[in-house]
Amino acid sequence: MVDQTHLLEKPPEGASADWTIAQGWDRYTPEEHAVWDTLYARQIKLLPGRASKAYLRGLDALKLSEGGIPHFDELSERLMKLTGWQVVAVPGLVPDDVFFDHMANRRFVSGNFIRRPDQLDYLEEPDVFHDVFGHVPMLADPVFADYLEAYGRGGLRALELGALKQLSRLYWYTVEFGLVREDGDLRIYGSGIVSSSAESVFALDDPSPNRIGFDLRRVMRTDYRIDDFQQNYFVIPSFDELLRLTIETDFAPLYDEILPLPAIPVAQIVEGDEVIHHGTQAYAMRKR
Ligand SMILES: C[C@H](O)[C@H](O)[C@H]1CNc2nc(N)[nH]c(=O)c2N1
Ligand SMILES: N[C@@H](Cc1ccccc1)C(=O)O
Ligand SMILES: [Fe+2]
Repeated sequence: MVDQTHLLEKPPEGASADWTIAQGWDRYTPEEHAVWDTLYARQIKLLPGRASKAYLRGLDALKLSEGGIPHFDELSERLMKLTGWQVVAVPGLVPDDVFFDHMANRRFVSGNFIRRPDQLDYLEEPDVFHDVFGHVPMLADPVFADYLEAYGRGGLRALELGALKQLSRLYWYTVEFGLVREDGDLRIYGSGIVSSSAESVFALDDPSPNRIGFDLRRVMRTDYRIDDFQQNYFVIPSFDELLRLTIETDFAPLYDEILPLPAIPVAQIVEGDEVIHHGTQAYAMRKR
């Protein structure tokens, strides 16, 4: 879960031209593996009944439950068989074009470092727990796998069209913080939610945030916050529908239409919204 904050301009010492580095699995300490295990144990208790079936299936198929930080080569081998995706290590945030290019080629970039034991609940840069536990299970789903590849190509195009911000909002409100309707109930699938114990509960159960039916144009106009729980979640009807909608729509005219329009402030309900839950915003407005 990221924004354009800590970006470097060229690959750091020791990284390849495409910004990838060795995972360095042998260098993880027992304490670092234990951080993974702690986070894993916490989430695995919360996710049944909250996470989407596609996510839970992926988690199972990839055998992330074996204990310790996963070895990217083993993970990639399983993933490759399922959907043709791989996981490659990067030193942290990489430039947008690099990020999109890897994605368009079915390579998911992941941080190789893990948060410290005093950062279990929150950190700003995507670590291996966020990237692998949060993102990779969805990549085992054939439909979502296609969506992310298409998103990578769309990202390269958005850069040319000057619409990075608009397309990034789509990523934020689907890949990072998306909800999906399943058998009539809401489920989480966004990586920022499924990798966070507090937000896994908040996103579904708390009266504070808005929960709004997904609308492409609306989402691409909506600001988001990167420093705390979301004030809006957007609900897709299904992954098939998300893929269909994004792949069949030519975004160029859409960008032309929305680029001149003002952004919709975080938490604002607008005309045309399918309001599933009108949030109280009590959490966002609390005194601190
Ligand atoms: C979607 C948007 O381009 C975003 O800021 C990118 C930039 N670089 C990144 N780099 C890494 N490693 N991980 C990410 O999620 C992103 N996100
Ligand atoms: N259809 C989009 C590309 C895209 C597909 C899927 C997700 C995001 C973007 C475009 O024309 O740019
Ligand atoms: Fe992420």
